[in-house]
Amino acid sequence: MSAAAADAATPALLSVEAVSAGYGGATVIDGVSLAISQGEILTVLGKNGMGKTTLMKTIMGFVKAQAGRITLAGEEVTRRPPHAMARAGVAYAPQEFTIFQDLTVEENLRVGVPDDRTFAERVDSLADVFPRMLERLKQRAGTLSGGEQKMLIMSRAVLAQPRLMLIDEISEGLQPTMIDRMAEVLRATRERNGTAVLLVEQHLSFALSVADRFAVLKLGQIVEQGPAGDPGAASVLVHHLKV
Ligand SMILES: Nc1ncnc2c1ncn2[C@@H]1O[C@H](COP(=O)(O)OP(=O)(O)OP(=O)(O)O)[C@@H](O)[C@H]1O
Repeated sequence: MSAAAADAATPALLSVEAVSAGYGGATVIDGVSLAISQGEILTVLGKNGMGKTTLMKTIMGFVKAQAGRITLAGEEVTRRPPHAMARAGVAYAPQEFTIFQDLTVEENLRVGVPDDRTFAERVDSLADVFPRMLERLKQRAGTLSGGEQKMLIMSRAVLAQPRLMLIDEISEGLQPTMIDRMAEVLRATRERNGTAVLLVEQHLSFALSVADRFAVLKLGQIVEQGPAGDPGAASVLVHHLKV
């Protein structure tokens, strides 16, 4: 079999085919199609309110698709509930702060792994990623700074060693040094575990620095796609993201 034929025979890790979804009777994302291969980072960019979060919530099962089909490694997962998506190896880092404020850092991290043994095996891997989390395992999560809370959200997703991470605007409100750190973590996680990433962003330079490909979502539809390394990508994207 030629390499091209082998590629065609291997299903994408995530495939979103003509998916529409929204709230009540309203459609917010309208016939969206995209695919992500194992270990690939795709960034979906778009201005506020274009449907980026709705797309992620539809993949994760928080919002039920009105039409279309979603597959994970060739298996249909359309309208599967979020816990089933998590068990299938999809980790979701939402835009909102979703940590348990009254629990410790360690207790928050344990939520992301199936059992104590797995936690014990994996926790030290955070030393390469976010060593500060290891120093603060016993600290109450609510006392962390905003940037540290985002680190905790990412650490929890990384510890799950997912096949696919859905990450919603992780760079929002972060200092530039922390944004660089997030980029390193995403690259390292992909290298180490072959994790694929769907990265929803408005921060253009961060998104292009980590992604292999980009897609632009405008009023619920994909209007542009391409390789993130294309010399013209940034100017095309600035055009779509300008207010
Ligand atoms: N729970 C909801 N109920 C009703 N409408 C909603 C709900 N959540 C989002 N919307 C609407 O869906 C549209 C798309 O919102 P969405 O959050 O998906 O966009 P976004 O591109 O992620 O924007 P942002 O960057 O501001 O998060 C908006 O018009 C928004 O008002």
